[in-house]
Amino acid sequence: MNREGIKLEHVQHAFDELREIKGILAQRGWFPATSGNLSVRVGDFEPNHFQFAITASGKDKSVHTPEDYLLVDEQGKPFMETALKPSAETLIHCEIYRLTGCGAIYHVHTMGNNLVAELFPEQDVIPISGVELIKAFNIWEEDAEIQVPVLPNYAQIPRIAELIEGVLNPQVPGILLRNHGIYAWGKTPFEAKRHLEAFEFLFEYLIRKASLSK
Ligand SMILES: CSCCC(=O)C(=O)COP(=O)(O)O
Ligand SMILES: [Zn+2]
Repeated sequence: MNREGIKLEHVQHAFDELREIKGILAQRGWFPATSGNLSVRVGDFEPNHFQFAITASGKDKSVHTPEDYLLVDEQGKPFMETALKPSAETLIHCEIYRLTGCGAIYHVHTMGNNLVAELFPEQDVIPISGVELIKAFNIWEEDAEIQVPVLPNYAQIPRIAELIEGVLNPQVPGILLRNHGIYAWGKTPFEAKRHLEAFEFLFEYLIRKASLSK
């Protein structure tokens, strides 16, 4: 155990969870060209004090190496002896953990999550209704409509991070970065995966539906 009460075995468990989900999502081609990043929270949570395991920056996420993950603190600073650099997008993870207290955050770039925003060029949300998979977000009303927040893809990650609090929708565990990709989260790694898969399905549905009406 270290001074913060974090057990090494819990860190290793988080690394193992990241390795498993990384392999599954990589097989689907959801990490093209080294894109994407994944994190799992470790230990106790206070909004201004927490740690999480995250993918190292710039790695090919379709291969496993002994140097793929590191532990960082609530500011995104390494919280272990390591030469690895955390994901360039770590501050987005920090802000989502701080605001939601969630347990895992997954970010992928896909054709679907890039194209879907093109259907709504003037809007800062993607509206979705009439699809059974909305229930994956634990929304059970028959005619539910959800609105997925969309943020601009600024080059400076802190500029994106500071916008998150203003757009978070408590019903919707995700944020889309326009022309970039989706961030999805959940209380557990299992829930984060379910949410990510639901977003990807729903975006694909909107794209194919739009092409039907042409
Ligand atoms: C080549 S992808 C550009 C960076 C990005 O959007 C991403 O998701 C991967 O960045 P990381 O630093 O986490 O590898
Ligand atoms: Zn990205």
